[in-house]
Amino acid sequence: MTKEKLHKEPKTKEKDQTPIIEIKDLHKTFGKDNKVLQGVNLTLNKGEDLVVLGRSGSGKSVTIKCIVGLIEPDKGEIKVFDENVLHIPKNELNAIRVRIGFLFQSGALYDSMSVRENLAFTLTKHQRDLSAEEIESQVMEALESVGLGDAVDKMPSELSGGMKKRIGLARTLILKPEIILYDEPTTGLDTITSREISELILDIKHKQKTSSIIITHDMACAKLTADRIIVLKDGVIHAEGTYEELEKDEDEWVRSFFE
Ligand SMILES: Nc1ncnc2c1ncn2[C@@H]1O[C@H](COP(=O)(O)OP(=O)(O)OP(=O)(O)O)[C@@H](O)[C@H]1O
Repeated sequence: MTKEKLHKEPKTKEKDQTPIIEIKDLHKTFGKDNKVLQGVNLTLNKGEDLVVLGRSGSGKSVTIKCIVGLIEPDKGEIKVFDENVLHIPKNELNAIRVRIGFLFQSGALYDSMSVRENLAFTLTKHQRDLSAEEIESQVMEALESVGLGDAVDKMPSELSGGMKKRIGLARTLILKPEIILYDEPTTGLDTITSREISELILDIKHKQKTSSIIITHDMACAKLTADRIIVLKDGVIHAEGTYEELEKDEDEWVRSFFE
């Protein structure tokens, strides 16, 4: 339902309502007048998968980049794990960042490295004192959690698009994040592979107890993964609700995403 018409908290499939990310009144303008975010308010609750919808260029990626400090907002507040991340020293921000996994739209692997080396590289960048056995066991655990244990010796050029996405996800999971930010995880994949990735996102949430923000244009992905959906328009959250609520929203513009 549209924000103006919200009389009560939207229903969610999850019961836990402890906020893990809280964004208040976020503003970001690029250049002189590209006002992308004009007062975004958003809460991600613990254990929740929150889907963000919005037309191209509506500021979905900018919003999640602000969360991890890749873009600095002009105004507003962002709390992650109850810490105000916009005004804390770099070392404290880094300690929070390692608890957040970010699966980029173009989550490219290093072409010259095998799958094992790609994952080990990420792991050892963050945890320097691991033995070779520990590295191997964590690499395998991450690969097995995306169903690709047997791809460990492959080079990226030998992988399909769907496999690359899974390996990218394994690379995110190897750091055992509590929050995962997915930026268009199924883009460029066929319907069946997209569904497999969406199912994997759901599986990760249940098995690893992660909380996630998922930016997507893929409504099948939204339907499968979303506990709650928010829709960005004109720099603010225009509508919020479950998939079932929003697909029959009174606002035609909101409904148009579901057709
Ligand atoms: N680093 C940047 N410098 C300047 N402008 C930027 C930057 N990042 C994003 N923008 C602008 O902000 C606007 C929103 O971009 P954003 O990537 O958040 O859109 P989006 O909603 O994620 O779109 P899409 O669905 O196409 O990925 C666009 O006009 C974009 O050009």
